[in-house]
Amino acid sequence: MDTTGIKFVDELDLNEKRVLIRVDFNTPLKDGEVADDTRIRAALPTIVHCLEAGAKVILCSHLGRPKGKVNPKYTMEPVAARLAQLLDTDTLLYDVEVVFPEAVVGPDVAELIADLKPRHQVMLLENLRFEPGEESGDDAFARELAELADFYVNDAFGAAHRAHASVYTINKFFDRNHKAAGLLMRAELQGLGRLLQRPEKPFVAVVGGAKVSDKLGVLMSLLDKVDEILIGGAMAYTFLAAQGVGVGESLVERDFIDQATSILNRAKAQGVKLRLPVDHRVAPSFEATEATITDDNIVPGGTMGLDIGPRTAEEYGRAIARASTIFWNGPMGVFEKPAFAEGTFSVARAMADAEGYTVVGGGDSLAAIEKAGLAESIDHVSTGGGASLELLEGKSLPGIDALRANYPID
Ligand SMILES: Nc1ncnc2c1ncn2[C@@H]1O[C@H](COP(=O)(O)OP(=O)(O)OP(=O)(O)O)[C@@H](O)[C@H]1O
Ligand SMILES: O=C(O)[C@H](O)COP(=O)(O)O
Repeated sequence: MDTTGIKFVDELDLNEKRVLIRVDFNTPLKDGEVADDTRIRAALPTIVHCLEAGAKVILCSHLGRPKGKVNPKYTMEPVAARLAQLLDTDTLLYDVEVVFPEAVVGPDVAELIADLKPRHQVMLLENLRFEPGEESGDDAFARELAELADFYVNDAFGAAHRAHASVYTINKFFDRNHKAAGLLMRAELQGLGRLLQRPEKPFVAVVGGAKVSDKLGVLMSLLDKVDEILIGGAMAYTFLAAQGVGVGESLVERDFIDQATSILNRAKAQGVKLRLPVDHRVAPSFEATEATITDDNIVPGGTMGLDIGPRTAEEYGRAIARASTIFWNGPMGVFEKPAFAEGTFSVARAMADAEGYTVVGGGDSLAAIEKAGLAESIDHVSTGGGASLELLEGKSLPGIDALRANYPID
């Protein structure tokens, strides 16, 4: 990934300065608490760096999709609580308080920032998406945010594909010496960059998840880069249907069968091996608690394919073990339910055991890796879902481009 014209946070002199850090704290919540704190932990190096540099740290993020309206369901309060715990347990800092102003911008926020104690306090603003100007990339809202700080740091890799006010427009209000990418952003660009710049061959991509339609772009661009694509999850059934294989009641995106056919044809023409499940775990419905394993790639009528079968898992595991570079996005089945989780966990184990360079991207595959306790064995675990896919598709990301010196922001 080209980082020409981009400064990184460790090149800035932040002592006693106000620094606004855009983070991606869009984390799943359960019963009013953060259910997975991966994204918060991933932002700690930048936060700690800025605190140690003597800055007044102001963090901002979106959470969910509240669509420009205040909605208590999406308050950042539980995130502030989890952040306070993590600053205490996962860093060498002590006594760092998290200040939560219950507002995004405004005079009260500015006043609290004036009193913020460098090194001992961090502020986390309320959900940016409570403001209609955030998603529309509004100039006036971006200016209000910018006025809260002397420096702007973007560490929100997961949101870098959005041209929103806090990610994109805000860059207008800081010159090249007052804006920078954070340390997570740097790790993501390096980690994913290795897949784009001359990856070691064989390069295998494992793609699963719910929708072919969401991943058509990335599948097409992967065809130009990889030697093998292993397909699992619900999207496998659209491909099998395209080949005329019986898929029973499995989820199939009928409108995308033609596109699936052209991916199959292109793979063949380009000499890319595209593997589809050779057996499945099936059940009459999502509610089922037990799976039946099929003899072959046919899903019997009256049942749905809800996970790859053991022979497929073994075949995919062997392909992963042979590869020098492996990228994985999307679960192999309905892994949230124990009866249909084995395919995803076996891919997770194969990734962890692989000798090649391994990268996992996407919320659900990451959750599976975390659940299996294998994250430490993966070379790069990306915090970006859509952002990592768009980067791999070769698209430029507005949140990264806008950090470049003299980049024209409309
Ligand atoms: N065979 C299947 N039938 C129905 N649903 C499935 C099947 N296999 C996987 N899924 C569902 O797909 C969902 C994940 O799909 P998605 O495309 O969102 O994955 P992802 O790219 O890892 O996630 P994210 O978009 O959060 O980054 C999971 O909730 C899983 O239960
Ligand atoms: O979870 C993500 O992929 C990012 O936080 C972006 O969220 P969004 O898809 O709601 O813009």
